[in-house]
Amino acid sequence: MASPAPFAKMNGLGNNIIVADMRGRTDRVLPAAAVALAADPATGFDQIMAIHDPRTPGTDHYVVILNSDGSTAQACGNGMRCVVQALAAETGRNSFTFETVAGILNADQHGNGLISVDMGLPRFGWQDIPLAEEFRDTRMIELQIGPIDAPVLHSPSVASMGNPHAIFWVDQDVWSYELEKFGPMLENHPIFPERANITIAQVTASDAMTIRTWERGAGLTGACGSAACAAAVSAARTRRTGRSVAVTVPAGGSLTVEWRDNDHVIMTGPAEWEWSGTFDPATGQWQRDAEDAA
Ligand SMILES: N[C@H](CCC[C@H](N)C(=O)O)C(=O)O
Repeated sequence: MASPAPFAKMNGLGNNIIVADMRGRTDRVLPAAAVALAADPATGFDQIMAIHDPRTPGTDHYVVILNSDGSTAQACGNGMRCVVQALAAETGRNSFTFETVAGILNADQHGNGLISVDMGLPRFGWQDIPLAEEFRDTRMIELQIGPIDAPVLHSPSVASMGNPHAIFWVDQDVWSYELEKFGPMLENHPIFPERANITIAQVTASDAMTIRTWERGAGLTGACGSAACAAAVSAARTRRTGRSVAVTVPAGGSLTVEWRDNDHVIMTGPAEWEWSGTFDPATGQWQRDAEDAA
């Protein structure tokens, strides 16, 4: 059995996150451990953010992101805020540079406790997302759900925030759509060779929208930061909103997404610590710390 690693159960606006402290170790959180932790109601999570020692000079940490099905994700905005909150509480620092499989990013905790993550540059090319084939528009007119002459969902915007996203624009309340039914079909549609995060979005003002997301590898979640960013940039790009948008997420509350003139997407929101423990990164066997156990 591997030696236990500390973890914190946290959430980013209702996105259930485990922050695992893998610093000073050479092992990884194995997919089997993620699946075991996800299956246990006490530790059920959407993403594990594993903090490793830095790989590149000038960065503070290398962060590996795992979904609840054990797959790896390139980006997780809400999880990054949790990582910042945990490290800020430990070190008193409020500014960090991380490396993920998708690249290097900066994040800051503000005086009011909110955290901003620079999610980098969005990409819209079909190979970047990736899609299985080229598409002509800013939307994928080929993809629809429901009857051909009266589709329930159709013509999504597609974008990469490091990870693949499709955003379906809807006029009605986002809760009136059966995302739990359509989500798995769309996530695994052959047009998405690496699967995709599926979002339905209702624009409610030139600076506001409400979203629900079916996450690749995690299913319905209380919030998805990278989806909020993908939806915000896609809305601005198609002139549905301006470049600064408050995105309301299913768990309630909202993220602020700002698409700056330098093309960087800055996402700002809260992160919350719940409890801490230790776990075996190979098996997922875990124990809650005594100090805060009930
Ligand atoms: N919850 C995350 C997204 C996880 C991404 C993941 N589901 C994938 O791309 O596979 C967020 O806040 O951005």
